Amino acid sequence: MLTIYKKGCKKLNTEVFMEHRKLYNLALVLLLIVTFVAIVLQFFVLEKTLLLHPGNTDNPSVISDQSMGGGSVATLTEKDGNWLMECNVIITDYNWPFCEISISFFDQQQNQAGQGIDLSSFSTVYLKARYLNKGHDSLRFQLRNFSPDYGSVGNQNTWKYVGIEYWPENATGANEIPMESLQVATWWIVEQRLPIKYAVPEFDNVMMLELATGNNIQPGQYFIEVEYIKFTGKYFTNNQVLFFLIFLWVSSAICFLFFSLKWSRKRLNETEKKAEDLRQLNQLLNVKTKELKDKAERDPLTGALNRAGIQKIFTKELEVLSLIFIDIDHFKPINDNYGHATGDDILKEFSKTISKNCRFTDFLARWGGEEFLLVCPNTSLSDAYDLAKALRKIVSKKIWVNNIRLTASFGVAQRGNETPRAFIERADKALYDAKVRGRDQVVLSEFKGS
Ligand SMILES: Nc1nc2c(ncn2[C@@H]2O[C@H](COP(=O)(O)OP(=O)(O)OP(=O)(O)O)[C@@H](O)[C@H]2O)c(=O)[nH]1
Repeated sequence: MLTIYKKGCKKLNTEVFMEHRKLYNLALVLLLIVTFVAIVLQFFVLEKTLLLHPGNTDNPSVISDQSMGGGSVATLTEKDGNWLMECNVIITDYNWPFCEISISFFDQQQNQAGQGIDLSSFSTVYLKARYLNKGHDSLRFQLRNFSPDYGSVGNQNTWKYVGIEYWPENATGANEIPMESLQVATWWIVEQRLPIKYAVPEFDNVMMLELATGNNIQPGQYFIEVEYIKFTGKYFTNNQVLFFLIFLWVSSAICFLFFSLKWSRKRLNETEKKAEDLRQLNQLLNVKTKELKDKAERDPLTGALNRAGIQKIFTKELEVLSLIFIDIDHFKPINDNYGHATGDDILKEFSKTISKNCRFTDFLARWGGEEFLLVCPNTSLSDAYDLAKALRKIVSKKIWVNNIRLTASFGVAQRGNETPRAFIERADKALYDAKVRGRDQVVLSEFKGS
């Protein structure tokens, strides 16, 4: 079916294109907003904290080198809301004297599960701890991570030591320690005879946190005050946010490409369909134009050319052109005796008979009522004369509808140096002469002009 695209009936391609463009622009703005918000949230809002201090941490324990056969003595009390560890370092045969505060993250009753806490999303630990009575001694901060890959739940020596030894702040400030600066203790790797791949710090299952005296602690009495241990970090790592944003942009780009391709294809199909419709419409118009042209140049009853249709033959520059003017004799009585419809039938049949018996290159026109003009290009006067005689014979011998017998009169002329009008009038005059001479005959008209 032919579809004509009109504004209001169907959206134009340009309108659809503008809509899609608006959609793309909106999507782009949304993406930019999401990206901006994600970055702001990541860097300024979504901070998480794990604070350990006497107010919220139950029963930290205190250990000394006595557990290893040493002689140091450690006690832990709470004072002014802080933990206070008193450590009496005594040198014995054990070479690494120490005291430490230990905070467990696993359930002491159900330790079989080996379930600690995940500190891997924290990036920094703040330690507010100091020696009260000595100026320059170091502290060891270490986390004990457990994994069945390298340890066993029941043996704490197999829990990975990840820590750092540092010089604590003397005054009120806290030490800020990036988690990435914590290292796996080399002695532990060596002692456990583990492959080097386990020398990577891990914080995904921390069973225990320890704050201990430094490695080179000298004999004597020490007071270590711990106000808090604070872990800070993001809910999401920067990499996670980065991956999220990359995923968002890449998937949006893929969607954009996919829909662009789809819409382009759709537009192409629509354009092709439109072109096809226009082509069909054009064809129809051509047929219609031809039809109208035909109608304008043809006699509707007989199908022969009419006066307008035959005119153009005279404008052609033909060297030899002859004309046979034909008029059915006594046609009026046929109408009167047999009716107008029979008269029409005879006119149709007459036209057909003449056409059938002349050359393909000749043109038959109905000049008026029962008058016909046969224009014969490239035909000499004598040939036209012969043709007219032959036609006269055919007409007179033929039995027409209702067994009617007919005769016709013929006026023949060849174009001389004259206007078409004068040429036709000359042939008409010859026809008139044929009528006057008694009808059913052919009369020639010689050109007498210069
Ligand atoms: N049936 C029919 N008759 C037509 C048509 N056009 C003209 N006529 C008739 O043709 C007849 C022509 O008559 P006339 O001009 O007197 O000529 P005629 O009777 O043929 O006599 P001659 O030509 O002198 O031999 C008239 O009766 C017209 O009504 C037509 O389209 N159909």
